[in-house]
Amino acid sequence: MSLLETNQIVYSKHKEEGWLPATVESAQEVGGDRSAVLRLESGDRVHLKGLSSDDDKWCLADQQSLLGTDDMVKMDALTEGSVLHNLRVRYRDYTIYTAVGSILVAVNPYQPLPRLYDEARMRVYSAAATDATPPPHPYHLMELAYRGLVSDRASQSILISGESGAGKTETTKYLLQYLSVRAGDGGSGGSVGVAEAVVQQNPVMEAFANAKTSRNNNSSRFGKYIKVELGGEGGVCGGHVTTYLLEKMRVVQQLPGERNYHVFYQLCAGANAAAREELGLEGGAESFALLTGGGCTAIRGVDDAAGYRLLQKCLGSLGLGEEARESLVRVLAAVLHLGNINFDPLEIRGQDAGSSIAGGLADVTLQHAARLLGVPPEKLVTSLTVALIGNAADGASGAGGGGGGRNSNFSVSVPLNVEAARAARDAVAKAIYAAAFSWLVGKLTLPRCAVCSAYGDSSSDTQFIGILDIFGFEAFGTNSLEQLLINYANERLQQQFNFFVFKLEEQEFQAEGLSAVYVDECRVEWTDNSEILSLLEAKPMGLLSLLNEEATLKNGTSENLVKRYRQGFDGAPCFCNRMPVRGGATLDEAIFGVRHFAGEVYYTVTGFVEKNRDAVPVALADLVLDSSDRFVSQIVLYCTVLYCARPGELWGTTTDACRELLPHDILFEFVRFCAA
Ligand SMILES: Nc1ncnc2c1ncn2[C@@H]1O[C@H](COP(=O)(O)OP(=O)(O)OP(=O)(O)O)[C@@H](O)[C@H]1O
Repeated sequence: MSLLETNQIVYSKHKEEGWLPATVESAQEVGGDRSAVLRLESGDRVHLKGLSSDDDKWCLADQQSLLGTDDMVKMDALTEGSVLHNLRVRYRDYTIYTAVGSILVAVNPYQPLPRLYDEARMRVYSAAATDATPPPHPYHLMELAYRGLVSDRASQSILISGESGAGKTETTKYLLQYLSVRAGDGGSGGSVGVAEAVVQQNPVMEAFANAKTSRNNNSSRFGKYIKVELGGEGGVCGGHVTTYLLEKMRVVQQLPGERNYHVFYQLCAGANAAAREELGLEGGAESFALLTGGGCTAIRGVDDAAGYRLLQKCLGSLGLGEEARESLVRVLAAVLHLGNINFDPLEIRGQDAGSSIAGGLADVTLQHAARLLGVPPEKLVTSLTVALIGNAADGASGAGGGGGGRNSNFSVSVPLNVEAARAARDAVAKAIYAAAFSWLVGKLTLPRCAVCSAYGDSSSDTQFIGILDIFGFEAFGTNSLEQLLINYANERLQQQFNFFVFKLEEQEFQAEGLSAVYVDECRVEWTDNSEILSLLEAKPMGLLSLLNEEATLKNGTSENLVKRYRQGFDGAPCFCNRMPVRGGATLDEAIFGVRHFAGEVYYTVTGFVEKNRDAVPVALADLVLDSSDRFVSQIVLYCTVLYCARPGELWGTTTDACRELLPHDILFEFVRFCAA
């Protein structure tokens, strides 16, 4: 039998279009050498030579995919060409949602689509008969989750996955919007409902934790897991939002074309004249080093001043009083001024003697930073330019106290050179911002159901619907530790997906004597990513373990780390040790690659160890804890700086935070959702 048959419809690989339908015009086999001529719809011909059965130049075309089917489980030939062409055909009519059984695939339209998310559309899904299959839509997904919860009294989770800019956060909003209406979540006594409150939190969360990246003007730089708790009658009774892994580095560094967090630009554009004067913002966003690193302060079509007004309104309606809001913006302005502090090298009698603040004690930006942080300027100067080393510097600040009061045994003051002083400045700016964000998230906590609060989530009377919206897989021109952790999280999610969609199925098939998973007699191919995960998380010899270990070594460096990677993983199937060649030039020694499930990514190891330590110099941590501004000391005490001031506990924080990303209850509920 010939490999291809004349007049057969197949998909032909295309450089720009991915896959295009084509008719086999002729196919032949001469002396074991197979060739074919395919005719595309445009009339162009593709000549294929030396064909084999696992050829990547063509693939089988499913008949239904040629016209577009709403559920790809119905396809006989579930090939890459069929899947992609099916999505393309539907997208031509702006049909952006397609089902694959209980999975919903969304194609980002990058434009508002009329009547796709209105109340009439909601009614279609809430009124649909149990055995009906209405068009694929996030509302349908939520309806299934809701019905599953009500009928089985079982919690449900929806996992949203996709690369940066794919539309995860937008989809989360539609899911919540539907649940809010469906579960009659109207709140009580004039208060907003839980799902509605989550929607109202969005502008706040987005202002503080979203930013313009090269992929997405409003990219979430954190992960969130939203739990909406429902009582016996299926009505919303509480909720909870957990956030993960805010990208702190962005506060002090942005890639070309990217911005810092929206809130800074909103504040600069939206604060009134009196506030601008009080906060020292008269020069606007352009006057701050932390806001201009990416060379971009405005986003076309985005009104930052309007964003600021909306933010203030949302903060107010979520219960944050005027005083708290003012304190919050003072902290933001303080971070901006901290970022403008510069250092000069200091020499005493021709000898390197550390660094000094450019402009000295009278420097306006130093004065602003000190005033807004509620610390004496001269102490800020000392803490930025001198490090304390010794027992006293290694201990933690007294918990619950306002800092100070250390039981010092001994400490030595070491002057910091310009580079180290900049690092100290950046560390405290990041820590203060992260502390403000964590504090804010804590403040925005939703009303919790009394039963869930009292008994955790194990109560049999109350179930929840969980929505996990995390950062998508990332592969930029330059990738750092943030990308490695984000991609690690996505590998873990992919593993869950593989396990419950394919592996369990495969075990069942094997028990029945079949060697692979088949859908309607069509063999389903899938790639197991456990080797990649083992490369990342194996103990003691995984990429993350070695990173944690290197960070605990006094002389640990990122240069040393990459050497250990190269030696330790040479020849490992998912590790790229070779120098990849791009445009003829070999890449830097500091780069290593990982073959992720979604593709190969090269990481620049520079700064890995420092980022993982994430240490704030003790003197600076103490200083802000001692702030005369109650709000500053409160938020700092609340979380990050206090935590960061304990080197022994700190190491490994970043990776541990990532590991926490998938607490068991999410996985457990995701399993149940997939299995249902
Ligand atoms: N269903 C949709 N309809 C219209 N526009 C959409 C839709 N989904 C996404 N978009 C557009 O795409 C942009 C990016 O979407 P979104 O922020 O949800 O991506 P994401 O996957 O969450 O990205 P990241 O991982 O970077 O946070 C949105 O700002 C919006 O303009």
